[in-house]
Formats: sequence, C-alpha cells, structure tokens
Amino acid sequence: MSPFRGSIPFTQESTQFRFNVADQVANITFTRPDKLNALTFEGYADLRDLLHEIPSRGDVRVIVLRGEGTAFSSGGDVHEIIGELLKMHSHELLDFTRMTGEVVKAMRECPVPIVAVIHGIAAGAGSVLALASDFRIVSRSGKFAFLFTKVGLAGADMGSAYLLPRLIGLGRATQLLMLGDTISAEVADKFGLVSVLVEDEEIESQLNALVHRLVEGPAFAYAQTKALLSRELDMSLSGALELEAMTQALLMTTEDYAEFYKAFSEKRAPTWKGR
Ligand SMILES: CC(C)(COP(=O)(O)OP(=O)(O)OC[C@H]1O[C@@H](n2cnc3c(N)ncnc32)[C@H](O)[C@@H]1OP(=O)(O)O)[C@@H](O)C(=O)NCCC(=O)NCCSC(=O)/C=C1/CC=CC=CO1
Repeated sequence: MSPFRGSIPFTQESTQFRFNVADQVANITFTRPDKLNALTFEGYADLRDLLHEIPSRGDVRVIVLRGEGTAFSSGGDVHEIIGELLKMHSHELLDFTRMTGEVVKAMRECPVPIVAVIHGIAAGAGSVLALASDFRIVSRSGKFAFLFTKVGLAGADMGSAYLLPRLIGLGRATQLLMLGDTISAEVADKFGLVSVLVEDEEIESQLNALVHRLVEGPAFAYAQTKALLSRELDMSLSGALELEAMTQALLMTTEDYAEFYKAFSEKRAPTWKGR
C-alpha cells in the first residue's frame, strides 16, 4: 500500500491547513506561513482526501483555497525533500509523484467549483494547485513560478503540461514550464492565467462577490459545465457534441431549468436549488 495514506479518508484536522465550512463555502487555508505554506507529504495527501470527501457532504457550493501570511504556497517542502525524498528508492518516488498527481485529479474531478486566492507567491506545486483551480483571483502582489526545471526536474509536474497549454496556449506554457521563471500578476494576467486581477486591498470584496455568485447560482449546471470542460478536452467534435447533447437533455429535466422560465414569466430572479 502507498505510504501516502491513500485509502484512508480525511477525517480530522490537518496539520498543514485549516478547514471549515460556513454558509456553503468550504475554506481550505494553508497554515504554514513561516515556510510560505510549503506542502509536506501529509499536506498533499490530506488535501486529496479532503477533496474526495467534500462533494459527498452536500452542504458545500464552492471551495476557496488560500494561504495564510504572505504567500499562496511555495510548493513542496524543501526540508522534507532534502531529508526524505532524496533518500527514497525509485518505487517510493513513484508512489509520491503519483500521489501528488492525485491531488490535481481530485481538484479537476470535484464537482464543486474551486477558487484559488493568490497573493504573494504560488511556486512549484503551489502554482499547479492554482492552475488546477477553476478560478484564480490574483492580487497585484501575486506571482507564479512553475519552477520545476530550476530544481532540476521536468517542468511538467502534477499535470501542468496537460493543463497549462490548454489554459494559456502551447507557446506561453513552454516559456513558463521550460524556463521556470517567476512572473508577476500583470504578466500572468496578460498570459491568461488570471481570472480576476485585483488590487491587494480589494481581494476580499472581489472574492466575496465571486463566491456569492457561485453559492447562489445553479450548482448542478456549474458541476456539469466543469465536468464537460474537463472531459471534452480530448474528445473529437462529434463525441463532444453527443456528450453535450446528453448533458443538456438531462439538465432540461431539472427543477432549476423549470424555475428559470417560471421566474422569467413572473418577472423575478430565479431561486436555484441545485437539482
Ligand atoms: C521563490 C521562493 C518561493 C520565495 O522566495 P522569498 O520570497 O525570497 O522567500 P524566502 O526567504 O526564500 O522564504 C521565506 C521562508 O520560507 C521558507 N521556504 C520557502 N519555500 C519553502 C519550501 N518550499 N519549503 C520549505 N520552506 C520554504 C524559507 O526557507 C524561508 O524560511 P527561513 O527564513 O526560516 O529560512 C523561495 O522561497 C523558494 O525558491 N522556495 C523553494 C521553492 C521550491 O523549491 N519548491 C519545491 C519545488 S518542487 C514542488 O513543488 C513539488 C513537487 C511535487 C512533485 C514531484 C516532485 C517534487 O516536488
């Protein structure tokens, strides 16, 4: 069995992040500000297990991922890499790299939208967690560093060579993943990596506005949209058209769909139920 927990569900507080649910918002906050919220093996595994668990709770409409202090996350914990990873055998290393990939898989397969709040640096695995989120609210102090080649690893890690070109194009993804340079919030915005660019002091109000929209909106339609966006990436056009046709036909039977037209006729805003 993998040493990285794996089949053990996330049931208690993590030592790596704080988790709470309030008003249908799941807040996951990395809590190692003195290490710029570096991720330990336990941190990755806890995050993966928590992301597997959240959808089944039924009380969460949006997940907010953020870091305490001055950074989002500086990626893998360098001290743990030096102390443990460098001593591992190849089969243990493969367990580890697969486990980190499972975090990204859990994020992309999670039907609940994920919003990453980027102030300060998102580096290494931290930049990939931002990339794998559905929305990135980035303040002027935000920075991204897909720095894997700078530590002697392939720039493609945790699915970044899959996700990044799809988000910002092959040319810019090559530049970021191969050179590993740190880019500012402005450059990230120009490249298309940013969903909302905000002044530092506006980050909470802009986050609240987006979270409010996602909480109040049609959750089932959002979940299906996320699933289609992921699944259609590798499909033929005819496969994608068929999948969308089946999904829309399903959504046309929901209470939310009927509610929109009822509300339209009654000249009022719809009340979404997520079903
Ligand atoms: C570029 C930096 C992220 C930020 O630089 P700077 O703003 O100048 O801040 P520092 O002074 O360097 O850091 C402040 C303190 O935080 C500690 N710290 C920073 N990053 C880490 C970290 N990743 N792990 C542990 N501790 C960290 C730093 O030591 C300072 O503490 P002290 O004051 O007590 O010394 C810069 O910090 C930096 O380059 N950090 C390392 C980034 C890194 O190498 N990340 C890991 C990359 S690999 C990865 O993320 C993921 C995987 C997963 C999959 C497969 C294989 C490998 O790794």
